[in-house]
Amino acid sequence: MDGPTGAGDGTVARWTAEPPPDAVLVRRTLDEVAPISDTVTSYFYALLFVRNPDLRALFPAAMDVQRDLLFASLLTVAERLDDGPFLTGYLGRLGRGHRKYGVEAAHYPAVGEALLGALARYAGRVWDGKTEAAWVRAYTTISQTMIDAAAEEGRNSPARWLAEVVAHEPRTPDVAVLTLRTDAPYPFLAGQYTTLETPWWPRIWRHYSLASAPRPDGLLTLHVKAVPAGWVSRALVHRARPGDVLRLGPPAGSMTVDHATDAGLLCLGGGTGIAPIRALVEDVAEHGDRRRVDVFYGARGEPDLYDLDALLRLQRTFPWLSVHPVTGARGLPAAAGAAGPWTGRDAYLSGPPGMVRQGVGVLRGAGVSPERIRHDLPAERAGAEGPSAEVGGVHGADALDVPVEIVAQ
Ligand SMILES: NC(=O)C1=CN([C@@H]2O[C@H](COP(=O)(O)OP(=O)(O)OC[C@H]3O[C@@H](n4cnc5c(N)ncnc54)[C@H](O)[C@@H]3O)[C@@H](O)[C@H]2O)C=CC1
Repeated sequence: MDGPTGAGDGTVARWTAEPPPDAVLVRRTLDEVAPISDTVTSYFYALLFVRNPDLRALFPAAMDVQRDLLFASLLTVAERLDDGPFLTGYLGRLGRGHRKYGVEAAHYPAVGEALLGALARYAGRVWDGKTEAAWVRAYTTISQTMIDAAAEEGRNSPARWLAEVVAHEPRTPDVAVLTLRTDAPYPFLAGQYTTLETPWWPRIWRHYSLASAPRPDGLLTLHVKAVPAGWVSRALVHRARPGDVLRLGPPAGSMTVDHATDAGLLCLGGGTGIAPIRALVEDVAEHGDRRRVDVFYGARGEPDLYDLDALLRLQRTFPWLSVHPVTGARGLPAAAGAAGPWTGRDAYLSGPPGMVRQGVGVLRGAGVSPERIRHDLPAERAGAEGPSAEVGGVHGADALDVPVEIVAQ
């Protein structure tokens, strides 16, 4: 088969020709090493650090998650090696994301050499001159795309910001609200998230949503829940105090309000997932819009609805806002669906992955168009068929975001 196919019903045609040889060779190498990916990535890092000891300081002390991310990211890129627009977008985001780690253009050749060294050793059965040449070309494209995107962003934006904790407010035994003051203006849109590193866990970065719209005083707010094995979240909730200084990467995420439409908003926030929803509500208020906004706020029990008072205050101020608290372990999507239909709304979901996954299905059943549903999980974790307006992820591991970005807590 050597041409595009289409269902003849307006669906997008897919090119089913054989992919170019480089993509075939790269995928074949990865198929060969997939069963021993742990061994290959360990060897890769060993080579990298033995040959370039100075690079070790860019990576976290514990490398276990890092190993999985590296291989997952290679697979993702290899799968789409013949999809230029995807690679440009994805790798560009990745290159920009690396700036905060202190990664520089000069580091990329060393990584490429270690990668090829590890593949040559463990993909021996399929490794030959042509395969090596294909990998050199692929890695050159990958690294140059990342380097270019980082350089372009570097012309206008710092790689990272220092953020002093100016208030630390415990809201439940596990949840704290932190207010931060950055050393330079932090340009973000309501609904976006930041990536942060604490002084207690160097080089461990986590994502947190910004819990208020941009404020005239420039302060930022985060909602953090301490989870049992969460080093960073436990430190932020139980240890951080005013005066402590964190580091932030640039804002990211596309779960933002579309001000070009006057469609109403339907928002589902589960647990600390309410943080970006609160920012979206403030954003609508600041634009003076009169769009209907319904917020379904779910938590396990009433004491866990730690931000309800603030939302109810907003509801008293703004007649277009309705806040619907929902308690119980899993009831949030069903409660929102039962209050539908929600035809014509822009929907926003934020919270545990299971809630988002279930919520997407429920909202589609309640009349929300799939392209109007935005959430903070990568498409593969959302598990929804069909498109979602949000790509990339807030609180999921981003397979391509190396050195390390893992589940926020
Ligand atoms: N801190 C932040 O800035 C943000 C956090 N998040 C994510 O939000 C989550 C918050 O966790 P917790 O506060 O412990 O929430 P949680 O586990 O207590 O759940 C909150 C509510 O969501 C619903 N829910 C949970 N799991 C569900 C499921 N499988 N099916 C249907 N409904 C379900 C329930 O109504 C539940 O009461 C974390 O996964 C976090 O990564 C998301 C965005 C921002």
